[in-house]
Amino acid sequence: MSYRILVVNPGSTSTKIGVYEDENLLFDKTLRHSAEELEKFDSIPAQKDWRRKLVMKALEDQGFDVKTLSAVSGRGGLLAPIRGGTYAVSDRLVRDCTVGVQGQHASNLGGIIAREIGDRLGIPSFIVDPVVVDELSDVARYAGHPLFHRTSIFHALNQKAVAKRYAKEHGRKYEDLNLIVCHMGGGCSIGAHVHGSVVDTQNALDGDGPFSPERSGSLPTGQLVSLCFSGKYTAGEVRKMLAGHGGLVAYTGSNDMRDLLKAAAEGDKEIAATVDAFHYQIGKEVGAMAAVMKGKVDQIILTGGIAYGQETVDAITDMVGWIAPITVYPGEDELLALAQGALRVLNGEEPARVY
Ligand SMILES: Nc1ncnc2c1ncn2[C@@H]1O[C@H](COP(=O)(O)OP(=O)(O)OP(=O)(O)O)[C@@H](O)[C@H]1O
Ligand SMILES: CCCC(=O)O
Repeated sequence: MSYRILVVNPGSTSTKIGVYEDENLLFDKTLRHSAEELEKFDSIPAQKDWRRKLVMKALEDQGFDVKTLSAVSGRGGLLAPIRGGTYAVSDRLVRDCTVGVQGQHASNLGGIIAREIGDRLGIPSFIVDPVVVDELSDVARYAGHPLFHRTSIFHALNQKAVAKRYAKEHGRKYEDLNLIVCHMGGGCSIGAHVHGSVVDTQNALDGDGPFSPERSGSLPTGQLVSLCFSGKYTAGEVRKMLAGHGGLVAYTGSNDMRDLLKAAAEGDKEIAATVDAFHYQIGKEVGAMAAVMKGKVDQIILTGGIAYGQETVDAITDMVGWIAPITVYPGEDELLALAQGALRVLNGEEPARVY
C-alpha cells in the first residue's frame, strides 16, 4: 500500500510544501512571503489562516486532488522539550504551538496548519522532530549556576534525518551508532547522537555553541553582562546581536558563506580570518562531542548549506578528521524528512508519539 503525504515547512519568509507518494516527491513549491505581506500580522500565530489558504491554493493551482492525501506532516516548533520522533497533532500540541511555550518561531505554524488541513480532509496530522527535541543526558543540563540550565534547541529534523540516512546506507541501525552531526546553515548546531539519542547539543537559537552566519553563539558572559547594563542597548537590540545580527554577518556584513569564501580566496585577510574562526569554533565543538562519546565515534557527518563548501569541509576535516571518518551530506532535505516521519507511523514502523 502506498501513501500520499502533504508536508508543510513554514519558515520566517517562506512556506515550503511538498507532496510525496511514499518517499517519492510528486511536486514541491516554495511560497515566498514578502516583508509587506508579513507586516500585516502582529504575531506568528495570526498568520495561520493566511498561510493555510496559500498552501491549499498552491495545491489547487497544481491541479492536485487533495482527497487522495493520506496524511499531513508539519515542521514542529518551540513546544515544551520532547523526545525525538513523530507526534500526532493533539489539541494540547496546537495550544502550545499557538502560545509558543518556548518562544515564537515560524515553525510553530507547522503543527497548527497540518492539523487544520488534516481535520478538514479527515486524515491524520503529524509533526516530526521539532527544534525542541530534548534527549540531553542529565549531566549535560548543568549550566554552572542553579538559576540556569542548558537547553536543547537544534536542527533536530535534519540532524536525525541525515543520521538515519547514514545508518541505512551502511546497513546499520541508528540506535547502534555513535554519530556527531554538524548542521551548518543560517544557524549551526552540533549534536552527539549516542545510540539514537542526542545526549548533548546546543540551544542554537539563543546564544549557545559556535557562531553561525547570523548568530553569535556563546559570548563571554562577563562582557555580555557589562554590555547589557551599559544603558547603551535595549534588550531587543542585545537579542538581535545573539540571533539575526550576530556571527558572520556582524563581522563581515554578509551571511552568505559563498561570498565570504570567495572574498577570502581573493585575498581579503580580515574575511579569511573570520572564516577561519568559524571553522575553528565548529571543529572545537565537534571535538567536545567526541569527548562526550569518550572517543567512541563511528562517524562525523557534515550537513546544511555550508557543507557544500569544499574549503569548509577541508578545514573541519583538518581539525577533527583524526577523531573519526567524515561523511558529507550537503544541504538539508527537511521536506523528505517530514514525509519519512509520517510514513514510519503509517507503515507501522513506529507508533505516533503523544505530546
Ligand atoms: N555552495 C556553497 N558553498 C558554501 N556555502 C554555501 C553554499 N551554498 C549555500 N551555502 C551557505 O549555506 C548557508 C545557508 O544554509 P541553509 O540554506 O542550510 O540555511 P537555512 O535553511 O536558511 O538556515 P538553517 O539551516 O539554520 O535552518 C548560507 O550561508 C549559504 O551561503
Ligand atoms: C535552532 C534550530 C532552528 C533554526 O535555526 O531556526
